[in-house]
Amino acid sequence: MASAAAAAQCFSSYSTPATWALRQRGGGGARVLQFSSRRSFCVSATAGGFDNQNREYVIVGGGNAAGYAARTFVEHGMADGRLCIVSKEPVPPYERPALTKGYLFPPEKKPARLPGFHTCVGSGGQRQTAEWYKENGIEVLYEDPVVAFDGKTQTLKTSSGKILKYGSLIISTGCEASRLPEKIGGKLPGVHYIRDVADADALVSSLGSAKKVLVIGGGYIGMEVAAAACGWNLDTTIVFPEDHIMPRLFTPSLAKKYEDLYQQNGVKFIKGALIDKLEAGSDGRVSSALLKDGSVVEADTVIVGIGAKPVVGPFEAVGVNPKVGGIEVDSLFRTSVPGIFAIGDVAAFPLKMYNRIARVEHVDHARKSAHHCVETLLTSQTKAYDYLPYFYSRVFEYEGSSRKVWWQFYGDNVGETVEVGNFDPKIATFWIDSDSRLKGVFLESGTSEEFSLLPQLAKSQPIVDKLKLQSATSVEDALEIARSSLQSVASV
Ligand SMILES: Cc1cc2nc3c(=O)[nH]c(=O)nc-3n(C[C@H](O)[C@H](O)[C@H](O)COP(=O)(O)OP(=O)(O)OC[C@H]3O[C@@H](n4cnc5c(N)ncnc54)[C@H](O)[C@@H]3O)c2cc1C
Ligand SMILES: NC(=O)c1ccc[n+]([C@@H]2O[C@H](COP(=O)([O-])OP(=O)(O)OC[C@H]3O[C@@H](n4cnc5c(N)ncnc54)[C@H](O)[C@@H]3O)[C@@H](O)[C@H]2O)c1
Ligand SMILES: O=C1O[C@H]([C@@H](O)CO)C(O)=C1O
Repeated sequence: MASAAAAAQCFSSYSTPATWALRQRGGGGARVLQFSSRRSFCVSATAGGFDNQNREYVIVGGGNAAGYAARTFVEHGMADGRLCIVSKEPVPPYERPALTKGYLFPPEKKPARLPGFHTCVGSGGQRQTAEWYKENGIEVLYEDPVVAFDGKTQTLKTSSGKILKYGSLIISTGCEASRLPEKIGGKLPGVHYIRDVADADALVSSLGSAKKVLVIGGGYIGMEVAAAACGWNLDTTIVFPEDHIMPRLFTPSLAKKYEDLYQQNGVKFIKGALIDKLEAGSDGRVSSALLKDGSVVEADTVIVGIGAKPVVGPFEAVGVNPKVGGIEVDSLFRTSVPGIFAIGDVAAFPLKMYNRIARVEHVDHARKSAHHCVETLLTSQTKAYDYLPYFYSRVFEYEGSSRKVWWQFYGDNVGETVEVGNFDPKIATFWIDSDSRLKGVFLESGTSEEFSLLPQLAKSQPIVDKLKLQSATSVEDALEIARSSLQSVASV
């Protein structure tokens, strides 16, 4: 280890490795080297640590994408003494999805805890603990978020006052939870948001003494946290403005099936409703929610899951996409500023197969964008990122649950739908456009072989016989009909 760390190197900050001028210098001692020109950047480091302001590669944000990016740096032998991760959190990158799944199991049902789910275990990779970063010569600055950025001088300032000069910069600041305004009770004790481990710990602590739980928002967080509350046998209500849950993805009919299942587990729904105010009891803790229609819902614990916003600050000057928010990048994750990249939730990237700019707030993209970006940075790869959207959720997974729920979706949820099955135990939904092309496919409780068919279908978008699909007698039958339509693509 630390061979690179023992040397000083010069390289072009704006170029890809093909044009790098990497120079080893003798002496091995720590020296701060001069910048020879605007375009070249020098770093000096000693074995065991970085000793000056200069960093060759800096990743800002220590979340899901950062963990996978670090792995790719290591795979290329380019991490040791060269890579610095600046993190707001006190722990190394972890698989954020666990926070509303295994993390929220009640204490007697073996909840997931760190270091169990550090990246990259969620995709079957190595568990990268704090030790792993040390062993691989990666500097991680914990609990020291970047607060200022100067693109001209290529410097970052952290909250503790550190000034870091970077050669190449990867922005992976992710999203933050949208909040209810303080003036309507959005900050009362007992009101929770969930984005990081500290948030999840606070929620677990509230669930331990909760009696009535109110979940605000019927999206991913709402569905996952409401199901988790069932595991604690808590009186649980979900309130949201739309007429069905998961409006971003589910059709009304698919949503109804999940709503029925939640109701069988005792969850109550209040649809088409907005919060007017969260009220505090005499102890100052949240005690109820007043809805816009004047009705009142009692609750001692409130979880707000009303969406997330990309964290672009302090990098606004790099270029924010006006439509979808986030830092705009090209198909190689390069921003408009040479040497600066953005990945994960915060990146507004060309979603090639649908010819639109998108931000994807799901972990599969965080992992793949990180890998693709670092490959681009470290090799001569120029292949455009060609992402197939993939979302999933798992709920009611805790031991003793009467029914585990596990669904996956691939593609685009556009066009008309055909739906088959009703938790028997499977459900499948197919999205088909006006040219009879299969655009998106959803499957609940498939086998691994069935799940593996979904990306093939969504990627190749075969022409399907809608009437035949509608006449399918089971989910298995429908999947076979869809599978056979792949031959039409193969034969074109
Ligand atoms: C509770 C929860 C459950 C989820 N479950 C699923 C799921 O089941 N399936 C799925 O596909 N997706 C899921 N997601 C979404 C998935 O976790 C995200 O898409 C993924 O984490 C994005 O990775 P990222 O690195 O872009 O952002 P993040 O993982 O959010 O990491 C960003 C990091 O940057 C840090 N940061 C922000 N600003 C600064 C700064 N100025 N300086 C330094 N650090 C900074 C943040 O503190 C954070 O650590 C879930 C998200 C949440 C919140
Ligand atoms: N399985 C997964 O992929 C998964 C799981 C958890 C979280 N996440 C990610 O975490 C982030 C946050 O998730 P989320 O569930 O908060 O977002 P979401 O966008 O999935 O759902 C937000 C929900 O809140 C509702 N809403 C919006 N404004 C509201 C308001 N003022 N009052 C009441 N309801 C309101 C929306 O209509 C929607 O139903 C997202 O990026 C999401 O992708 C993903
Ligand atoms: O992708 C994921 O990673 C975590 C967990 O599998 C890590 O062990 C989780 O719950 C996911 O859905």
